[in-house]
Amino acid sequence: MAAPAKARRGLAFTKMHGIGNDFVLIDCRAAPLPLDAVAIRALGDRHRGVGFDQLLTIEPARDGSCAFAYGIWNSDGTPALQCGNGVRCVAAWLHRDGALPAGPLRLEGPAGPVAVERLDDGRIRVDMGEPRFAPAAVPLAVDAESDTYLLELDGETIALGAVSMGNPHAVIEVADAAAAPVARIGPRIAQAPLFPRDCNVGFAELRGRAAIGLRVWERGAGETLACGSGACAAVAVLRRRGRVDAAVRVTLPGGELDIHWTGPGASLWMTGPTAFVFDGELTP
Ligand SMILES: N[C@@H](CCC[C@H](N)C(=O)O)C(=O)O
Repeated sequence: MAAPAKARRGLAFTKMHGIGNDFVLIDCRAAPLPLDAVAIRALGDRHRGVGFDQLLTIEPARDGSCAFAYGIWNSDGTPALQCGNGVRCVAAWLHRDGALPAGPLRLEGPAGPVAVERLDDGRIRVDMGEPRFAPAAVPLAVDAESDTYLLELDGETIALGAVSMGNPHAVIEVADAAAAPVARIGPRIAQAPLFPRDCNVGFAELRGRAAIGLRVWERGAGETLACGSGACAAVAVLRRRGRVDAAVRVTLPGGELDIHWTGPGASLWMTGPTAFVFDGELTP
């Protein structure tokens, strides 16, 4: 005899990841997220909670040109404006739910609309919009825009590029990403007065005109196995300096992303995989 079906009492969620950048996704199309910043932080705890780098919500769109909206919270409970790996997971979740048609679909993110498309090989391609380098857009506390800014940290001068992919990024070129002092200087650069709203900090190793290695210290989450918007930011900064071609493969600790940006005036595209881990239910 089959066991009686358990009554569902809790809040359903799905655990997913995009090349190791992991997420809890919650369907909020029928009811708003019943969790505040304290509860999100507790849920994000890898020992006492479910654990994630970001929590993502799927919501009804307010912008009539978009099919759905999504929200993003870092594991420390702070809201975020963009999440490249996350938006691919939202698209894959919508595909599993039968809500992603063939062809592109517009989603309303906290930083504005993005277009997503599922490719025949299952990867998701995202139009991340045009990288914005203007200091006010990042935001960055400087008087004039440049492709390199100098930051003094304990007598050390750090040269960095800065760009908004919807969220703020600093990008530092390093000789060896594996040996980069991500945990030591990542959080200090992220919180430097130069970045009034903090930033995500990428350490990018140029491996040729079409390949870079990258590690990222994420605002609100620490070092992650991958940061999608960080990969976009690294290519944008290096392309602006003329160091890479339009198509670049970015290798992060958790896997690879393909980024394509022809240059100013054009959208930057990100393509990469997603994975479902498990479905769960949060009981009160
Ligand atoms: N993991 C993300 C970025 C998430 C948000 C970021 N930590 C912020 O606060 O801006 C990605 O894949 O882009």
